[in-house]
Amino acid sequence: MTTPFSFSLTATDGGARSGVIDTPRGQIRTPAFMPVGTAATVKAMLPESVAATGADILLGNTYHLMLRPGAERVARMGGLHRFMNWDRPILTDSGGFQVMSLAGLRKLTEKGVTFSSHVDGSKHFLSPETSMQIQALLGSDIVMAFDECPALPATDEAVAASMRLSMRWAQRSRDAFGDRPGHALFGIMQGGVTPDLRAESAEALTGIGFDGYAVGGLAVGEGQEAMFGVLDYAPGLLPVDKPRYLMGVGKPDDIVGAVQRGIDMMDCVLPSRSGRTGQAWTPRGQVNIKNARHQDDPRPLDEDCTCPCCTGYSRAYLHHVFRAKEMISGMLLTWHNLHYYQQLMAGLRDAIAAGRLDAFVAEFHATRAQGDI
Ligand SMILES: CNc1nc2c(CC[C@H]3O[C@@H](OC)[C@@H]4OC(C)(C)O[C@@H]43)c3nc(N)[nH]c(=O)c3cc2[nH]1
Ligand SMILES: [Zn+2]
Repeated sequence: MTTPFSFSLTATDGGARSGVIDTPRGQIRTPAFMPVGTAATVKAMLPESVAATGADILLGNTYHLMLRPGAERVARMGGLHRFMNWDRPILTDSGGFQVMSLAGLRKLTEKGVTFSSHVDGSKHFLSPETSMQIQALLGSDIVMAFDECPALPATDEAVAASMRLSMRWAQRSRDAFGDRPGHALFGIMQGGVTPDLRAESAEALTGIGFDGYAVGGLAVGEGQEAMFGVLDYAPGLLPVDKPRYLMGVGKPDDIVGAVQRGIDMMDCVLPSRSGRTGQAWTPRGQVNIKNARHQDDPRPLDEDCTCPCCTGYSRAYLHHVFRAKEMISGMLLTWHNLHYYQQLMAGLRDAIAAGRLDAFVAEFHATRAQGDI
């Protein structure tokens, strides 16, 4: 008997919640940060290293994997978990967002999107039905509905039309997903930064019924103030007993603000992508390790960090291997950044459980204000 997918809230503190998502492949402690493993790998990390940072779940993607190596091939290899040697939960995005941001030559109709691959120019078609098929072939535990995320700036009419298309696609995603015990289907709220459209989207999704709800259409260049403006009311429009997933977020202070506003799950390429470029995230803010000031600095990135980068290496060494373009540079900084993000999530979870989130957030901002020493 597989564990059914379930979410239980353990504590609330203001608008914030802490909880646990139970899945057949293990528990996800919320608020959760999900490292991004776009092409079946969290870049520069072994799966066991990702697990060692404290990640309970990682992200995969329909768009990238359908193009290369192909969803059927992944299925023949035993599914994405086996293929990438990660036996914990995986959430896959549905592909629509990536088609609009990566693919060339696209044609969008009510039916779906035809596009040419950014890998080899081959022709492909994505729709709610094909996206559900691909995510089933991949075997992900949490499946995202197929949606359209409008590019900004967009007129209210364009945002409304796009949201309504996404709601029709949400119903088709639900119908095509069928009944898959132990697997979850999340709907994605759209509606830009317009309260009436966000409310219409929330009502449509709740009426269809999903195992979790994402707040989509944000972190697309609107800026933190506008994003928080939506998060001040949008999560509250969603069912209180289901996980709320804010897609594509974000910087540490975005994450803290989103958790304060009732978000339970987030994903972002930032810690891994910036790690590869020499940007380290610490409680005191960002450190660009390629800056000459680190050349003779024997101290670790962060004296209080227990990750392999900070317990084994000096800033001088990290500066050197980045300058020398050595592969270990991206490995160490990615590990540190993912470790720091998971430490931040653990701190948020503990603070909510102890009813001292405000104090935690005040300390978070005060430490960053000191800047890097
Ligand atoms: C960065 N800002 C941002 N990302 C968004 C995403 C994609 C999130 C996925 O895209 C990648 O991040 C760019 C990540 O790596 C994979 C594995 C592809 O999954 C993550 C969205 N996805 C869908 N379906 N709908 C949305 O409204 C939406 C909004 C977003 N805003
Ligand atoms: Zn560290």
